[in-house]
Amino acid sequence: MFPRLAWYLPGPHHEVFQHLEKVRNYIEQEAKQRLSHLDINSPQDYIEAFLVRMLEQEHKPDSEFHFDNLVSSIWNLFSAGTETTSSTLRHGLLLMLKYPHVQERIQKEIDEVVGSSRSPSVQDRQNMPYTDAVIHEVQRSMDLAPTSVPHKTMRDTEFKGYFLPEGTMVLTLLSSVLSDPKLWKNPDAFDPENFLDENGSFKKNDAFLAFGLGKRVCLGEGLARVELFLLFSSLLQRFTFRATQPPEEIDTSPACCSFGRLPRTYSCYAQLRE
Ligand code: HEM
Repeated sequence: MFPRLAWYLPGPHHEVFQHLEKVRNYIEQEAKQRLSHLDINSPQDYIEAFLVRMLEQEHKPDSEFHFDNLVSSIWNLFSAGTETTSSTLRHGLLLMLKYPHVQERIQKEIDEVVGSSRSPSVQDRQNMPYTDAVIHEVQRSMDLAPTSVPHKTMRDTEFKGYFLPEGTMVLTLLSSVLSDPKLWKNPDAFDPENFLDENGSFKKNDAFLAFGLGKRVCLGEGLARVELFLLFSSLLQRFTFRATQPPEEIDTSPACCSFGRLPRTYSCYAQLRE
C-alpha cells in the first residue's frame, strides 16, 4: 500500500538494491567485453545483435538502441524470463510429490500419446488434455504474481466511478480472479478438474490470468507455455518423482509472498522409469 514506507523499516529488503546494482554491473561488463571483440558481420547472440544496431544508430539521438536499454533488457529477460518458469516448474514437481495419483495419470497419458521412444513435442499438447489441465492448474493455484507488475497511470483517468490522478500506481490483483469462487469449480484446492469438462477434454477458462491481460500482458507467455509443457512432460516421461517424507506433511503454500510467490524447498527422489 505504501511502498516508500518500507525503506524506513529495518529488514533484508535494503540489500535488494545492492544486489541489483551488482547484477547490472556484471551485465554491463559482459556487454562491454563483447563490444571490444565484436564482429559486426556475424553477431552471435542477443547482446551482439543489439550492439550492432547500437553502432548503426550511434548518431541518432532518439535511438532506443543504447547501452542502458541493453543492460535493462538483458536484466528483464533474466528476471522476468527464468525465475518465473523455473519456480512454476518447481511448484509443479512439488505438487506431484504431494499428489502421486495426479502424477500417475499424467504418466499414463504420456505413455499413450508420446510413448517412450521419442521426446514430447508441442503438437502433442492438444492430445494431452489432462497434462495441459494440470499445468494450467499448477499456475492457477500457485498464483505466481499475485499483484502482477506495478503500472502507473500516464494521465488523469476515470475508472468505474473512481478518479485516478496521473502517476497513480496501479496493481492489478490477479489473485482475486484466479481464486474467484464464481469462476472456478474448486478455487481453493489444487484440482485439475478446474480445466476439464465432463468428457475429460481441456476446458479453457478466460479467468486464467496468470500472465496478466491487455496491452502489457506477459511478453513471454507463448515461450513460457511451450517451456512448461515440454519440460514438465519430458521430466515425467523419464522419471517418477517421490517425496522423502509422507505427502501429507508437504506444505504447498508459498514460502514467500510479496511480489512473487515461490514454492518451498523439499528433497525428493527422481526414479528412472522403465
Ligand atoms: C510461468 C511463467 C511466467 C509467468 C507466470 C509470467 C507472468 C507475467 C505477468 C503476470 C506479467 C505482468 C503482466 C501485466 O502487467 O498485466 C508479466 C510481464 C512480463 N513478462 Fe512474464 N511471465 C512468465 C514468463 C515470462 C518469460 C519466459 C518471459 C520472457 C522470456 C517473460 C517476459 C515478460 C516481460 C518482458 C513482461 C513485461 C511486459 C510489458 O510490460 O509489456 N515472462 N509476466
